[in-house]
Amino acid sequence: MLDSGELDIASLCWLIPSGIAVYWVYIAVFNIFWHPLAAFPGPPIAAISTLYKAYIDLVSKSSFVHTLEKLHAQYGDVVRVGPNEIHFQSPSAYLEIYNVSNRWDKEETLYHSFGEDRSSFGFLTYDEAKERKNALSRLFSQKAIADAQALVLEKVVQLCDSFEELGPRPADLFYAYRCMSVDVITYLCFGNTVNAIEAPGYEAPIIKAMDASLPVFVGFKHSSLLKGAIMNCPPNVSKVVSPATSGLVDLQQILKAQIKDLSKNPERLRNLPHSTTIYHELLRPEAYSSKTVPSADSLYEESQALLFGGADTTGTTLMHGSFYVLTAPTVYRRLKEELISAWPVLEDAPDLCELQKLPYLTAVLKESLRMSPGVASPLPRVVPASGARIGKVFVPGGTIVEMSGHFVHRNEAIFPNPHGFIPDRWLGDEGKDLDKWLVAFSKGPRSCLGINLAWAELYLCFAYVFRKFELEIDPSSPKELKWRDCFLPEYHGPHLKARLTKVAG
Ligand code: HEM
Repeated sequence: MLDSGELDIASLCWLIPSGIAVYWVYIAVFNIFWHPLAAFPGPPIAAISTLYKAYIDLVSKSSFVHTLEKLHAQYGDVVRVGPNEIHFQSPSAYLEIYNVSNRWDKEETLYHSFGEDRSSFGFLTYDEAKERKNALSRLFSQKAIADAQALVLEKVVQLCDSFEELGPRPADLFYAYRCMSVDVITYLCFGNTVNAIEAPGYEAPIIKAMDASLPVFVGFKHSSLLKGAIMNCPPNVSKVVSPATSGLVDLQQILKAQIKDLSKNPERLRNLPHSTTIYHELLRPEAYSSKTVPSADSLYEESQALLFGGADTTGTTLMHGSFYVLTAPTVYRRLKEELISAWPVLEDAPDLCELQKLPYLTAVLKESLRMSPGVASPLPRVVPASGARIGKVFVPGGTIVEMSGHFVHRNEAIFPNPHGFIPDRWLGDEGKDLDKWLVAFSKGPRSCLGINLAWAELYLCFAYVFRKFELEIDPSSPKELKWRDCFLPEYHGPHLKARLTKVAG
């Protein structure tokens, strides 16, 4: 005979799992039939649980943006991709979600997965982000970047010098451009440089570590437990657990020490190599309504956000642009001709403002931004309580809505032959009309803070590399640049490589 204690344990052993199973069935049935989004088309499994997205990201290790292409082909322009989440594909929907009038919050699960919660990128609300972005705008405005172009140019020239030193050996353009953009950010924004360009083969530890950390952040998005465990690891332990990201840990230590020092002793700002670092702006109490400067942790998170926001994105765009120019002889020739005619004597280089007036170079850069998955993922926003009409559908308050710029840039009605690299589409009056569909930097109050810096790097780097060198793609390069959506794109397989021969005069 069983005593009452045994009976309780035995009962609990089946009652608890049965209770959980009934709850899950109820949630599944509710989400499919009675949820406010029940009428939106999409795979039933996505309506049931957010685990659908986790499966795509972590188990099948496919790419969410590429999965979305298939889902839209099957279900139409609006697809329910999670119990409370909708993705749109029509270009007009992009402008309805991301525009200056909408002050919608960013969605927490994604934006707090990077450990940059207290930064211009990571703040969820419009007001918090606005205050931080306002404080930084003096550094990133068009005028500020034009004034600071010499600092950017210094790194571009250093990159060109390193290409010259390679002689007939091919340069790994995937790494090389990233080295340049990391050196620009660390030097311009932090007054600190990691000299990534000088690393042998451009394989700088920081570049490899940032690359290796992309899938780790995807894991963080789906598991706050994993995020907590890794983020709170002491630096020495985390270098042993994950040697691939140790270059990042090293830079984090340098930045943390610098921030601690500057927060305690703001007078040491004078010792930095120039006066246009983020710390010169962010450590001014008068830049804030509370007259209080951000904590050292928040400053550190800001530096991470700028590093990740500004390095890979610019490097990726330069790489995609170079790939397409090198595989299209007519584009290569026309670009060279324009550069030589605007810049006939090598020693007499045009400045940024003059380069910005070159129509073909500008068209090549716009087309590079269109074809490049700078920020690959959809950018989720939370619809305010009153709900919103997006296109033909009404979306209830609290719903997560999103769209990846990829669907605007590859839309055939706006960009005929969308997979072809055709700079001419950006020329003339018709080309001007296309500008509103270039959404690489997103739109609205949460659009890119570093847009002017990015453009400066793109103009200077492209003009200098293609004017100073004859470039020839190395046969080891891939035939196509394939990527996986890890918020930023992740690349596998061989890198784009090119032989660069210095031109005379
Ligand atoms: C070609 C280069 C670049 C591209 C394609 C790009 C693209 C973008 C996009 C699409 C967003 C919106 C992200 C979102 O809504 O979650 C964004 C935001 C941001 N970008 Fe860039 N970016 C580039 C370069 C830079 C640079 C050079 C910096 C600074 C050093 C930078 C800093 C930021 C920051 C701080 C944000 C967050 C703004 C906010 O949330 O309000 N980006 N960028």
